[in-house]
Parts: sequence; structure tokens; C-alpha cells
Amino acid sequence: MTPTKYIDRQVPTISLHDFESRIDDITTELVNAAENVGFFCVVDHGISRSAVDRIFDQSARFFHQNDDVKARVPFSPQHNAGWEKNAQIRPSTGAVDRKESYQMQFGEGMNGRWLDETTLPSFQKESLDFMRQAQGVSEKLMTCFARGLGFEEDYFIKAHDINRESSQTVCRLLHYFETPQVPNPTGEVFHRAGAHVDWDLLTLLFQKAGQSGLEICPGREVSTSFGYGDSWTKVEPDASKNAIICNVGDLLMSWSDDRFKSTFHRVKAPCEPGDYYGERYSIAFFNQPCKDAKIQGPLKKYPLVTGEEFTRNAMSRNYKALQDKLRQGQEKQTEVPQAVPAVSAQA
Ligand SMILES: O=C(O)CCC(=O)C(=O)O
Ligand SMILES: [Fe+2]
Repeated sequence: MTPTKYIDRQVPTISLHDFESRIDDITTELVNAAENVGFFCVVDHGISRSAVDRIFDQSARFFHQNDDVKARVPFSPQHNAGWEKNAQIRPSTGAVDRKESYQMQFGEGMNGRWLDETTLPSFQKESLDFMRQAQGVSEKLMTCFARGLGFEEDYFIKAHDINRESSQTVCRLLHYFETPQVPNPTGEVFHRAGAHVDWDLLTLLFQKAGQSGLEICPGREVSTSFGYGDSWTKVEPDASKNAIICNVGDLLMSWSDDRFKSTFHRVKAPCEPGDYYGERYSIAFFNQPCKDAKIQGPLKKYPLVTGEEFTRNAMSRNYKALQDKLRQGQEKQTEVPQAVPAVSAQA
């Protein structure tokens, strides 16, 4: 196996303290980070570390349920909500990520997809409280990006309104399984999250101290292409600063006429000295547009589409890339592979 190529890249840390009075400076910093790296860490954001610890406790409570209990709230690709296990296949790998996840939303997408109060008392309330706090931080970032692009300040906030029943915004609890650290004669790769880009406007990622593995690979020029390079940069969780790792998604890349970069990233399949093999928890908050939001950048580089059309197009590009990848895999094999799980709709 050829060793992974790593290069040092600066992932900026941006403080949101005194947001109202410093909004111009914060906007400048965010715009620079979005133009150059597509990833940045946000500190002084107002969500306390104890609130972050509490939602991780809730996440562990959920995932500690037996599979037959979690299977009462199965993932629905149509709603982009619910629980799934060892099911997501990325076009970059053509194989399942070894993880389980539970996707929650604010509105009707969750009908029938919350576990009942007897099974998990207060879980729904605690989760929604945390999600509202994550939305609060997202709205500050949206305000700055709207200013940076010359839109009205509340332009992105309105297009991602979580008070509408049809809100598409997703909070995804993630649980990666421990990877066996044993000789691996078959060369099987235990993917955690294969390389991918997110489809949403912005993602807020919460991590736990010591549970590393997130890596980024900047360099993408247009939001409609899939390729990525081969040199990676590690992004370590900084729990002491209570940092939230944020990244631009394809929606903001497209909405900014490709000025802000949606960057390839992965949770590395551990295989080299120093890699983290342990169980890993993370939480991703995906800001998804309302279905009727109208999406077009100030330079009109791409035709106007609705939020619903944008997500559908992203899904079909992803599906096609996955089919191509699986076909390449089949051509290499003499035997017909087993049936592959359905493609899911996550960002
Ligand atoms: O678990 C992580 O650290 C990253 C997850 C991620 O990139 C995703 O779910 O889109
Ligand atoms: Fe991601």
C-alpha cells in the first residue's frame, strides 16, 4: 500500500465573539476561508461545551439501543431522515461506510421517525434544543455569507427556514465502529466516511476530543465535477477551544458561482501508524434549503433552480458516479458481486 500523501494547509480559526459589532471583520475572515480552503473552525459561537457533551451523551444513548429498536425508525431516502447501518456507499469508494447514523429534522420529515418517550425519555426534546442552537450559529454564518455575496442579510436564513414543517435541514448523529487492528491479508478497506463533498449550504461538524480521522483535500474548481486530488490534510478536533468545524457545501459553492469552495473530505479508513482505530462519534448539522428556495448566484453562472431541483440534481449526479464506480469494480472482478444496498440521500 502506498503511504498517504499529507501536506500542511492552514484551516483558519474564526472567532464569533461580539458578533454584531465585529460583523464586517468576521465576514472578511469567513469569505477568505470559504474562497481558499472551504473549511474553517468557529470558536466563541455561544454553544457551551456542556451542551455539546450532552448531545453526544444523547447520541450514545440512541446508538446503545438494540438494532431491532433502532430499526423502528429506519432511514427513509425520500425524507432523508432516520437510522441506517453499514448502508451508505460513496462513489469514491464503491463500498459501504462502516458506521451507523441517525438523521433528525425539525419538521414533518420526522413523522414516525422519533423513538417513543418510553424508550428514550427526553431524547427528542434534547435533540431539538441542540439543533436550534446549531441553527443559531448557522444563521450567523449565513448572514455573513449573504453580506459577502451582496445579498440581503437574511437571504440565506429565509431560504433555510427551520420553522416551516417542510424544513429539510438535517442533524446527523454518527457512530463509526472500532476498526480491527489485525493483519489484513485480503486488503479489505474499512471505510469510515469515504471521500465526498456535502450537498448542503454549510455543514457544522461537532467532534469529540481524541477521535481524529477527518481529512480534507481542497482544490475543486467547479461544483458540478467529482474529481479530487491525492494530498490530504488532517483536521483535528479541538475540544479545548470547543471549536465547530465548518465546511462549505455544494449548494453554497453553486450559489456563489463557484467562488466559495465545497471541499472533498473523508473520515479516513485507519490503516497507517498513528491512525485512530477506535470507536468514533461525531455530529454533522447540514443546512439544507427549503424545497421552494430559488437558487442562483449573483453572476448567474448556473441556471436558476429550486432547492428541490438542486438536491435532486445532486442526488442523480451522485447516483451516476456511484454506478460508474460499481461498474468499474465489476469489470475487474470475474464473479458477479452481491447485491448492493440502496443509495441513500445524505448530503
Ligand atoms: O464524521 C465526521 O467527522 C465527518 C462526517 C461527514 O463528513 C459527513 O457525514 O458528511
Ligand atoms: Fe461530509
